[in-house]
Amino acid sequence: MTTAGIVLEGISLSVPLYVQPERRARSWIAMLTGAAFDPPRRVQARILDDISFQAGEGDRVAILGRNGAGKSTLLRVLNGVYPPTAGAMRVNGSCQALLNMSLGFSGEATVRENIFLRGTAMRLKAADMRDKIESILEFAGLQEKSSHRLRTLSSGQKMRLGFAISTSVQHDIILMDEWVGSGDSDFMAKATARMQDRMGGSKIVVLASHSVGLLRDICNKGIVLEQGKLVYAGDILPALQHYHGLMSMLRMQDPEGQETSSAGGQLVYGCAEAISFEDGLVLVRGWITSTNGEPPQGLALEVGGERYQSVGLERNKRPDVMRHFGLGDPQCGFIARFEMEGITALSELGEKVRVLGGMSVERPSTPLRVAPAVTTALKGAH
Ligand SMILES: Nc1ncnc2c1ncn2[C@@H]1O[C@H](COP(=O)(O)OP(=O)(O)OP(=O)(O)O)[C@@H](O)[C@H]1O
Repeated sequence: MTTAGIVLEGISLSVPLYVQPERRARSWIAMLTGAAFDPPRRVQARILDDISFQAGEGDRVAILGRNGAGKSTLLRVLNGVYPPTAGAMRVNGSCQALLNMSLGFSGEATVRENIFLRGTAMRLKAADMRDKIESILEFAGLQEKSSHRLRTLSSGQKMRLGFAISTSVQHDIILMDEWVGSGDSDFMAKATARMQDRMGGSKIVVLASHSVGLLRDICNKGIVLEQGKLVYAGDILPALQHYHGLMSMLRMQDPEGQETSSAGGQLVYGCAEAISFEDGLVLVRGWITSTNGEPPQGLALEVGGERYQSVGLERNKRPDVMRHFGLGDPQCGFIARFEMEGITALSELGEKVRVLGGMSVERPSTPLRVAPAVTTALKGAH
């Protein structure tokens, strides 16, 4: 039996880029001449620079960094999609990458044929794939569609098929990029259970995500990337602190970027821990903070696609959360009240409830994690 392990020593990756020199034409003729005789210049861009780290059996490694820091690229290097242009890399053990759910699919082939195609891309034997076909179709809920062409499937159905094939086999190492499911709630519940099972059964997990809470819950190690360079590698708590520090430094340098990023929903995180119905209002309790430690002001509840802004946001001290995440915001706890016309009991909310947070009151857009207690309360209410 192989001992799973990952060793990266001074890995760099340079890629050719074609950059179009800026055109400053004063007339249409000059612009056309420029387009014809001013071709793009080829330059080398170093998108990963001298990365070293190790992971052994039992390690769950978080890759942290802002947009464009190089997280997905590093996962692709680990998966062998991009051979590094410098440095040495050893990956021992079978590797499953959940990076691109539609990898190896052909729109013209049938669903059944695509299962074989994807299996080949995953280096699985045809005989092994044949045994798995029925269970894959069943997991994806596509038995009826097995002989339909893939291009006739909806994007959600394709995602389900890709997920069902990718996770049909247990591997030693799982490489995962930000996994945002787009299936319906029944499929998401099944998919989450399978992911937990696969992650539990694999020897090493490497996970890139902006969801700090998720990384804190799953990972024991963390690496922080900035502009393709490794700025920290070690235990998860110091790695998260490093990431918070880096983000707040970057935001101080670029206060305008702060608004854009928070509007983009990357910098707010937290958890909705409990939900109840009291005195005609829906109450959500939990905690919320931002990567620079400033208290987010916006909270909303999304029920069946409708958004409700909070009508009262009370803050409270959460030393337990501060200790757990190494946060500097003592008032990160909250109780948010929502007035929802026509709702007289929790049972009328349904199960598709999201809690959204944001820096400004007007546009909360980042989904908070929803604790199992909330899901159970909503389910139990039916
Ligand atoms: N094949 C490529 N050719 C040129 N540049 C690339 C290529 N792949 C990635 N890049 C660049 O490398 C940088 C890192 O990209 P990457 O997708 O790894 O970032 P990331 O940290 O995963 O970002 P995000 O959080 O937004 O997903 C970006 O600036 C991107 O434009």
